[in-house]
Amino acid sequence: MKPLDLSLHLVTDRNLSLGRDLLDIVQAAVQGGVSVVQLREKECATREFVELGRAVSSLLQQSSVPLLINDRVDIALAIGADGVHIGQSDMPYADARRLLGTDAIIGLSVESEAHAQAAEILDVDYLGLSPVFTTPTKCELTESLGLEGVASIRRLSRHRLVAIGGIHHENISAILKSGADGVAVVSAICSASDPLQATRQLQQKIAV
Ligand SMILES: Cc1ncc(COP(=O)(O)OP(=O)(O)O)c(N)n1
Ligand SMILES: Cc1ncsc1CCOP(=O)(O)O
Ligand SMILES: [Mg+2]
Repeated sequence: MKPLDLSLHLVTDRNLSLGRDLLDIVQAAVQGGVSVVQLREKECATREFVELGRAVSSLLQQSSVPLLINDRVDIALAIGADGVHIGQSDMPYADARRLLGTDAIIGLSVESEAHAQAAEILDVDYLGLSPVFTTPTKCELTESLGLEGVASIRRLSRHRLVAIGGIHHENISAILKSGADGVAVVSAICSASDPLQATRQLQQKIAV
């Protein structure tokens, strides 16, 4: 199996996509070089989520980019997605793994060193460090990890690390230098005036 490229995740949000079709944003992001797409639609009814998931999945068939579903293990199972991203209040990792199987990609959010320490015994595919910087996209999170938090978790964790929260092309290098293996963005792509160029700009910072 090809190793999982965690370098650049598009995390979707139709509400932040300036009225554009989500499929067009995903297409542009894939063309621009994202390595993972996470479908994160917090206000989507189940039926619509299944339909949207199938549409994104079929778009991604022409690429090698895996599709992860945010929160919803049931949707991932229904549409045969590559995996899920779950957080500290979502379905426990062990249950998600049991339902999805050993080949599924499962990412887990950690918001503190204690969360990261607790994840040492889990065979997650990556940890989502959340949030690295404060962001209006998810304003219920109060404390941000900062670059120092990324570095501390790097020192204690055996897992691959994906940073999220307030990430744009100008802070990517510092985040990667602090020990992250990749980054995940919502607004830097979904709200960009040109999502293709924005993705290329992010990918260029990663590739150096
Ligand atoms: C890559 C990545 N990291 C963290 C998160 C946040 O997940 P969670 O804590 O479950 O919060 P919601 O995204 O569900 O609001 C993520 N989605 N992706
Ligand atoms: C889903 C999520 N989890 C932690 S921060 C965040 C939102 C990141 O959005 P943005 O890339 O626009 O700051
Ligand atoms: Mg969640």
